[in-house]
Amino acid sequence: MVKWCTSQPNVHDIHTSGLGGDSREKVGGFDVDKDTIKAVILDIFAAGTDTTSTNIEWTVSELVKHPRVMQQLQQELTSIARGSSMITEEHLEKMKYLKAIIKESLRLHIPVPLLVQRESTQDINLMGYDIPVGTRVIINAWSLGRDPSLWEEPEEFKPERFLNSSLDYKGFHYQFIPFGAGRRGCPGIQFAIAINELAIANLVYKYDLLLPDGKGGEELDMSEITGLTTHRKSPLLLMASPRF
Ligand code: HEM
Repeated sequence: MVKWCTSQPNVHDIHTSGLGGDSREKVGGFDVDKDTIKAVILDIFAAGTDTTSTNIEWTVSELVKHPRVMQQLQQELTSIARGSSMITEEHLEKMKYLKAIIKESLRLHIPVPLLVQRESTQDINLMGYDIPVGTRVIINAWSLGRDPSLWEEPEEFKPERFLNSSLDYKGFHYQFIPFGAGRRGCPGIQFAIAINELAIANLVYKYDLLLPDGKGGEELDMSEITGLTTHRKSPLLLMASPRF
């Protein structure tokens, strides 16, 4: 049986005791049945796991490749955490450099390179191009993030470009839309950023991360393989030594 608790407005707490039933209820005017709930859960798992892990892997790769940035981040973490055993959400707000690093990593290594397809609802002429009604439109957010007419030295990893800048990923600055934009933009954005900030901050706060066999960061292969999400071509293998 599936039961939705709607005691608070807009809060739907799903109780699933035996999803095998045929129960169907109306929530906010929509029919909700077993298949809908399964689809939503699968959607959230599929959309929320590969994207976040990819972003963590690329961010750590860039930090290992740029020891100066890694060192500056460790300084920020140490000075804000002040001896705490863990970085917590309360610390995150003050971590401007960490936030800039994650933005820069999302720009250069956008987890979802092509946004979800749209269909035009009317005939339109856009910058000289005729787009008839019913055309499938695919936005290449990867190339927007690396466009030399929009970014200075777009191929370089420079978190500083986001310091003292109002540019963010919430879908209002179209040169930087790692979470998409508009009504179908990513609903997991706040959650994704919070967990990735926490994961990266704690990893770098607690460990020095180095390539094996005494290799320097500049030797790290940064090739990508494209797919629905953009992964590293070779797995990231690192040695972690505790900092305290
Ligand atoms: C770094 C992490 C993430 C990135 C880069 C990301 C990126 C995206 C992008 C680009 C889209 C398509 C938006 C569009 O076409 O305008 C999307 C959709 C979506 N994302 Fe995320 N996402 C991330 C994490 C998450 C998390 C953690 C969740 C859930 C817990 C989530 C749930 C969803 C869902 C359900 C959709 C489909 C929305 C719809 O079609 O209405 N995402 N995401």
